[in-house]
Amino acid sequence: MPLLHVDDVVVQFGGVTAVNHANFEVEQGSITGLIGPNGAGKTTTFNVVTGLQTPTSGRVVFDDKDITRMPVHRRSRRGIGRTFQRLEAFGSLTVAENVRTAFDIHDGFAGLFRSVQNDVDDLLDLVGIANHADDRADSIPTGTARLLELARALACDPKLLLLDEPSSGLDESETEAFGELLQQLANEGRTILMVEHDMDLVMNVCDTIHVLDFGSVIADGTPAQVRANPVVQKAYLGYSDDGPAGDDTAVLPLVNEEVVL
Ligand SMILES: Nc1ncnc2c1ncn2[C@@H]1O[C@H](COP(=O)(O)OP(=O)(O)OP(=O)(O)O)[C@@H](O)[C@H]1O
Repeated sequence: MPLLHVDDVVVQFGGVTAVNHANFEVEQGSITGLIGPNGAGKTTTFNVVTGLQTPTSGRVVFDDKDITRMPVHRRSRRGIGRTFQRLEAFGSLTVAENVRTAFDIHDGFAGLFRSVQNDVDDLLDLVGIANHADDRADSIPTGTARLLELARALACDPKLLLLDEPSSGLDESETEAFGELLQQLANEGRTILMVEHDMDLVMNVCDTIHVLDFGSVIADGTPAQVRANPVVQKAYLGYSDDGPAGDDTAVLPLVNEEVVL
């Protein structure tokens, strides 16, 4: 049984069809990539899953329950967490205070009766930014701020974590460490759905990838299957190069070791 099922979802903005009968599933404990060219509908799909966007039609089923009409805060309580493309931390609070605030909001009334200091410290350690605990959030580098966003999302103990372009602003070694952290989270039982343009990261950490183009899922599969799929190549590059049979390195050509998107 998948943890998430996006079932025939359509989102229209006036004459623009942002999501067009999208169908895909996310397996429990997996790292799943949602990729596609600019404007393919990835962020709109995230908004449908988290409740920021009501679909024109279709359903979202999470943990065996239809959540299509459920408000955002109830989805969060049921275990859906998210980070945003744009950084959302409170700039005038310290890094630790930002995480503490996330715990406080999640815990609500029950939080009045427990200290979250150890949990905050543990989370900052987990994502590797404990040395920035007392820095103001508006003074930290972008890469650190991305990790702070992740820590704030984890403070709500999500079963399903949606990450929107999490590696943006990270350098190569930070991205590599981030990939290892995602694998650690998945090994501990979190399920991760990620929109990401860094194809090295996607190909290295995802178990499954769904490819969106013009709002529709045009391919699903393992990283190797997706790389080898001529339909995906055509969507990204405008042409398909089948290459030698069985040679999955012949597709999604690399320029300066990055896939051309
Ligand atoms: N609120 C809106 N009103 C009108 N059109 C919108 C709105 N939000 C998104 N769109 C359009 O819907 C389409 C899908 O946008 P979306 O942001 O979901 O794509 P994306 O795959 O996340 O793109 P990117 O990779 O550039 O972030 C685009 O054509 C976009 O212009």
